[in-house]
Amino acid sequence: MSSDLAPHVLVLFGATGDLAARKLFPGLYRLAAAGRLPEHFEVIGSGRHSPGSDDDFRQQVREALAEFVGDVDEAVAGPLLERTRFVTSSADDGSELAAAVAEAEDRVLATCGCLLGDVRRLLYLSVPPGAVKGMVGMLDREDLVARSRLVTEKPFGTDLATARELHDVLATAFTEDQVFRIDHFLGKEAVQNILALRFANGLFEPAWNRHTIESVQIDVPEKLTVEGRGSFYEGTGCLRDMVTTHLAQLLGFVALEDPHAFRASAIRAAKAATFSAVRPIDPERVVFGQYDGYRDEPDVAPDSQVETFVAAEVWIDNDRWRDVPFYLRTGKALADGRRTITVRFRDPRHRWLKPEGGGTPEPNELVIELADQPRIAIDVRAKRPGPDMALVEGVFRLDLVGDVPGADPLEAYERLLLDVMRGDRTLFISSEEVDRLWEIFQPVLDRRPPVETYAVGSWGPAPALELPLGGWRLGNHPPDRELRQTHAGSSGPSGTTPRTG
Ligand SMILES: NC(=O)C1=CN([C@@H]2O[C@H](COP(=O)(O)OP(=O)(O)OC[C@H]3O[C@@H](n4cnc5c(N)ncnc54)[C@H](OP(=O)(O)O)[C@@H]3O)[C@@H](O)[C@H]2O)C=CC1
Ligand SMILES: O=C1O[C@H](COP(=O)(O)O)[C@@H](O)[C@H](O)[C@H]1O
Repeated sequence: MSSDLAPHVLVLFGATGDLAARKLFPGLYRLAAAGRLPEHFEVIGSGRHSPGSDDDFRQQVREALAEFVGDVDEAVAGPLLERTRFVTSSADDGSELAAAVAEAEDRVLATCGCLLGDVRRLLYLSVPPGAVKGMVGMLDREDLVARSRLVTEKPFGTDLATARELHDVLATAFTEDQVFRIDHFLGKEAVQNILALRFANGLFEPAWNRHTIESVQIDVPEKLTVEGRGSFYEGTGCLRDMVTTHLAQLLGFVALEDPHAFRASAIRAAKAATFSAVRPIDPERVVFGQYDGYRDEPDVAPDSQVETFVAAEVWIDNDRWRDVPFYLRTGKALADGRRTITVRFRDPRHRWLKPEGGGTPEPNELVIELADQPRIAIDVRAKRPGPDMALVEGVFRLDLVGDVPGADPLEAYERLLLDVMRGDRTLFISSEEVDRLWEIFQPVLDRRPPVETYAVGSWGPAPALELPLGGWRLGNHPPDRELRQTHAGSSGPSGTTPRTG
């Protein structure tokens, strides 16, 4: 375990839930395996219903680790679980929890040689949004706010009014700098790499504007269906689940003005400036879809009008991006599972160079794959070696893990949990951003587009396919098929590869 972090008591509310099993305990395990947890810490899982004894809870966590981490090292899991306990709590009664936190702090104090004032509390609210208000009240009543950092999960309200209510609720007990609003997309290595790519490369930054870029696509299709989360989806829908959160944050990073530093105040200010220039979305330029069969999912109304797919056109009214459309697309039960940003460049106008088969050359595209194995690809035109002056299209590729010496990628929740313990809010969302994003999407909430059915395994409803200037890259582009094959494991050395297929 690492010693440069303050001693911690971590309390995970919703510890028997889906997020805890899939991401939070695996995140803690990975941090433990990498020696990145504090030297002195205790973990308390909490919820209204007890899974049984501490050992029963540990067994439940062990099973989650086996499922979501895979090859679990007992030398890591054993000591982590030894320091993990379960205690019930609810909005109405937190007395048992308060006693458990005090006992955990005593155990930490017995070994750390530090003072109580040095022991931090990390309170993670992995509970349904409706539970947050009551839980904050309970934490305040039980005196658990001091020395705490509070992590809250999306969705941050369901519109501007409810987001402000949520903000007021949090502010009744916590100062703003204690609150860490998490969007796990910002914890993805590849998303942070957007900033490195842009601001550390003289090749890109001067070209990152409307003079050079024709359009940008932020495309996050998912193959999975709502997978048993019907009740959550009925209350949330794709716009709130994915677009106002993850895709909007990706937009913020792609379109960001130079923040001049990688620290919370700078990144937040730059993102706020960008979001303030985003034009409220025109509902006429939004397509909602629902996959065929969604209404048969458990806990879904037989006449549900909830969208499982969204495609939207977004404009940013500032000097850099005026007249450059940004297209956002995401949905469940689509043809592929990807997180792809495509920056399409304007044509250089040197039309005397022609592709082999004649016609117009394909546009240059910078393709950023935000996968767990992130990649960057750039479509370029080159001369086909041979007797004629004919263009051929090639791809420059960079595998951001395989090709980078010393790569040590962190999974998104692993990274963000670490940042909370470090007290670093750079990759967390401010309440101003949340407000502005709801303002931007309010016209779509007020005038919801009709929901169009689409087939499972397709790329969404027909009107969405026609939304972007020049069409979507995913699902259409031959090099994209090639990139997908490489993703499947046949990775070769990086460099330019002639386009096939
Ligand atoms: N699952 C995912 O992939 C993602 C989830 N999220 C967010 O994370 C949060 C948790 O989601 P998820 O784990 O999927 O949800 P689950 O429904 O699986 O789990 C919720 C947990 O919260 C507890 N809980 C439920 N109601 C209350 C309540 N009124 N008061 C206190 N505790 C309560 C439950 O335990 P008990 O009944 O014992 O109290 C349960 O363990 C949500 O805000 C969700 O939007 C965000 C990103 C992805
Ligand atoms: O927050 C959410 O994100 C997941 C997609 O996240 P990823 O890291 O697996 O790409 C999405 O499936 C889920 O509906 C949403 O709540």
